[in-house]
Amino acid sequence: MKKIKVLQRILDCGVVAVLRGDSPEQVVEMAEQAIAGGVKIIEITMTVPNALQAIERLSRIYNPEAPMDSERFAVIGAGTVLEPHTARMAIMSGAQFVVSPALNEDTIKLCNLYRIPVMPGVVTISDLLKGLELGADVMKLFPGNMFEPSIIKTFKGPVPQANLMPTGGVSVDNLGDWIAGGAVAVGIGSDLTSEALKTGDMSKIRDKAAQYTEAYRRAKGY
Ligand SMILES: O=C(O)C(=O)C[C@H](O)[C@H](O)COP(=O)(O)O
Repeated sequence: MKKIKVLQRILDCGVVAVLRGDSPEQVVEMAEQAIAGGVKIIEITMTVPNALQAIERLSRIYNPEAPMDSERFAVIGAGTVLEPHTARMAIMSGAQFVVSPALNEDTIKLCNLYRIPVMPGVVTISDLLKGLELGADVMKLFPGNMFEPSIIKTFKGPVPQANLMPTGGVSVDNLGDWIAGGAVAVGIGSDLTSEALKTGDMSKIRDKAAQYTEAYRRAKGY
């Protein structure tokens, strides 16, 4: 799928599930629950043992080109990508986008070579400018919980062309503040999955995802 279309779908959906677990089977189940709850942009983190198997499996089940309201629609990507070798393997396994906790120049270049949207982690204006120079379209503001949502406006003062996706500490309660503050999307991790992992009841991810879907709709005024 063309890079511009993948990016458009990520931005249209606006909520990215950052999934961390103990096995590919577990994160596939987490992803299925998140998707059933309406969170259809799925980031499988590379800290999951054999994470690429989960990307392969999910890429066979879901279609990023399906209509956005269809059950088959979801966009599967890779997270916690620290260097270009992992990025390449994730792309070969079917990852439609790559997310990194930091800004690694070679990872961005590799993703650009294959025309895969890449979202490097940024903390400072210098990181942000470097990311833009290297051609990253969306920057992950990480750790988002180091900041208040007003940081987006502060960053966009001198760099209005920046697209920022806060990740880390995002919750159902503060999602609206981030979106109102100018974030183009948000990444959600532990808050989506912690209850399910604690209780073993994976359907709690679907319920939580539905809350995020609703909070995002409200924030956008849909
Ligand atoms: O590995 C990455 O690239 C990350 O995205 C780091 C964190 O797992 C997310 O930032 C989720 O943070 P929480 O929502 O606070 O759990």
